[in-house]
Amino acid sequence: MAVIRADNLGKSYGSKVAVIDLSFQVNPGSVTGFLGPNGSGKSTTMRLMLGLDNGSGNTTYDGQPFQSLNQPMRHVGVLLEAKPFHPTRTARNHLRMLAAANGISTSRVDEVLAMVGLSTVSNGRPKKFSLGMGQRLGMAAALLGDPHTLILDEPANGLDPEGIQWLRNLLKQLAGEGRSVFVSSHLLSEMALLADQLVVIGRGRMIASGQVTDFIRSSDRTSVIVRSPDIERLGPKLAELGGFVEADPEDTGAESGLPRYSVKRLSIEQVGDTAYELGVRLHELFVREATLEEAFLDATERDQEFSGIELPPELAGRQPPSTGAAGPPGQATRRPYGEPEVRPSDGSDREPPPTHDGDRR
Ligand SMILES: Nc1ncnc2c1ncn2[C@@H]1O[C@H](COP(=O)(O)OP(=O)(O)OP(=O)(O)O)[C@@H](O)[C@H]1O
Repeated sequence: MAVIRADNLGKSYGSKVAVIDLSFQVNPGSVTGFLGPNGSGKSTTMRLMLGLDNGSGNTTYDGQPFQSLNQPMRHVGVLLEAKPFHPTRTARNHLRMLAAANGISTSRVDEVLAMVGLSTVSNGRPKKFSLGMGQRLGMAAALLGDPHTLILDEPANGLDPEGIQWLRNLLKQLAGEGRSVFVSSHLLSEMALLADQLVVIGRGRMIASGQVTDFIRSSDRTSVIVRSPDIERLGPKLAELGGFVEADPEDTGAESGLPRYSVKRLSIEQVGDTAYELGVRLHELFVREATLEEAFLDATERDQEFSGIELPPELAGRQPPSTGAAGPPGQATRRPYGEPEVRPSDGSDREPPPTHDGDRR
């Protein structure tokens, strides 16, 4: 099963730089999600990985470039956005032709048609297929050679909810068999269910790579929630340790008279241990994780090439934490106990995004 290694990929279209010095690895046995805002260079990267675009850098599949793979369909299954279906050939004949050209047994054609749920329409012409059926046929072509590696650009495009669930189960199963699956998608909630690893880019550059769980934890929207009758003692100590403590913006106060506080930049273990060391009582302690969508929007907000889309208010224009003087809870709700440790170096009042796996700019 193949490791994909992409090294220093780069591509410009005239003066437009699409991808810059992008390096990452995709490991067998996992689904690696490829995320980035519109126009960030995902499709260009995938084409570079397959030698379909002229650019810099190189990509290897277990040490071999795509061009030197013998019978590449047996090694790497590919689904790109543009699907080269013949206008009059039936779906089955399209796959038979691909199989014949790549030394694959034609008996595999009916297998993959069944895998993608197109057996009953296999004599139909792709030009009459819906977008979702076209995606399924594209998946059938990608799977034809039973490859150990899959590179899929937006495979969920046009699929209905049942189709998306089918695709998720299929990709997880393929990864579970030890294959390397590299997949781009705009459906972040779906990616959260599907991917184990992420590569996140913005304006053609690496923003983050690593485990999905680490990416979410590194988001400033992930916080440790604490409720304590001794918050006046605990809060300043957490701030001293680098935590950013404020009244929990989501606290409705419905459960008890004691307010909840939100602690960012410290782990739940650090908060719990600090409370223990101070002899401070805790009535509640849990982690409220960001969603993948929130973490993604935070990580890429400076890299949106096309910002015409209005984000919902809760995801847009996040205010930086107040730098005002610290005060005890009750007197200055939603004010920090201490200054955030990390300050922007450019003099702006925006916090720098959290680093992740050392890959952040
Ligand atoms: N053939 C081309 N000629 C000129 N510019 C191009 C070409 N293909 C892509 N670009 C530009 O390169 C950048 C990256 O495009 P790319 O399609 O790789 O992004 P993407 O992340 O796949 O976008 P999307 O999510 O919208 O599909 C964009 O600014 C795009 O306009």
